[in-house]
Amino acid sequence: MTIDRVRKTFPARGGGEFTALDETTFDIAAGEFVVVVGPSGCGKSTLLDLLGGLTRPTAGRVLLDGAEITGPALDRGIVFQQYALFPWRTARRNIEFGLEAKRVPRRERAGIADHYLELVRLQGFGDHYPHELSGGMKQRVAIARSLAYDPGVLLMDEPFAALDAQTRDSLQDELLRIWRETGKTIVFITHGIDEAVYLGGRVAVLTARPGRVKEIVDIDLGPRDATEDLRSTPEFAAHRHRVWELLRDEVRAAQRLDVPRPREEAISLG
Ligand SMILES: Nc1ncnc2c1ncn2[C@@H]1O[C@H](COP(=O)(O)OP(=O)(O)OP(=O)(O)O)[C@@H](O)[C@H]1O
Repeated sequence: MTIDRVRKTFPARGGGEFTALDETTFDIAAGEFVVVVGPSGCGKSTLLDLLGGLTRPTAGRVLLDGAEITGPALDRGIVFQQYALFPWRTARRNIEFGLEAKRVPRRERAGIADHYLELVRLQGFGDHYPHELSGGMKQRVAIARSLAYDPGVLLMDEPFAALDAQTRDSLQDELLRIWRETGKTIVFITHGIDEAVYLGGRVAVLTARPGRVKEIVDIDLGPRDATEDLRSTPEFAAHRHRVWELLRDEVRAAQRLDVPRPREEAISLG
């Protein structure tokens, strides 16, 4: 995927326009796991929406395999923070949803749903409705639903933010396993520095609004099975510190943006 000098503005309240992203340029290789972090409001979700084709850039281009993205399509799956499952469909029927859109025959759909229920370790829960599942299980169904129609790219907008710490840790491991097994390209947004370093092959740090890529940090933690507790290694701490440093300056800049400026008349009245 190529994000080429993308600018995105929105109409501002009270007239004029508001720039969410500006001159954002970024290449993502096929099969890569990229994590995007940045201060609140810097345009992370806007960037993901552009990759998903849910919105169009004001200027610049977003390309997938050399072709410009002009709308949503089944070559990209999206997983949001809130499960966005259909409450009236069972887990299995939620997973089959995209396959119905692709007109996959019923028997084939059932086989694919079985495969993905197993991949996210929910065998035996296919006939449960969303309200009968825990938050972590619902998010697994959402991931399975996105994977089932076999998109090359998985776009994830803070998918684990609403979960408790233990469920989040175990879903992070599940996601890494699924990524290794399926070879998908994953673009993952998070507020968590630990989560970013744990998951990402590269971590892109965005600047305060308007967002652009400040720096891309390569994460090299060696073989994952070399240690039980990767998060406690000095390498992990060093990467976490680097991302934290980059982010700290941008969070400060974002906070300055949020402080209302003194009004001109107040200054002149002195
Ligand atoms: N449809 C819209 N209309 C107007 N402004 C918008 C719209 N969507 C986003 N924005 C503004 O663009 C900026 C970037 O929003 P975005 O949601 O992409 O940020 P973010 O980095 O994902 O934030 P957070 O980390 O808090 O989730 C915000 O200031 C937001 O208010």
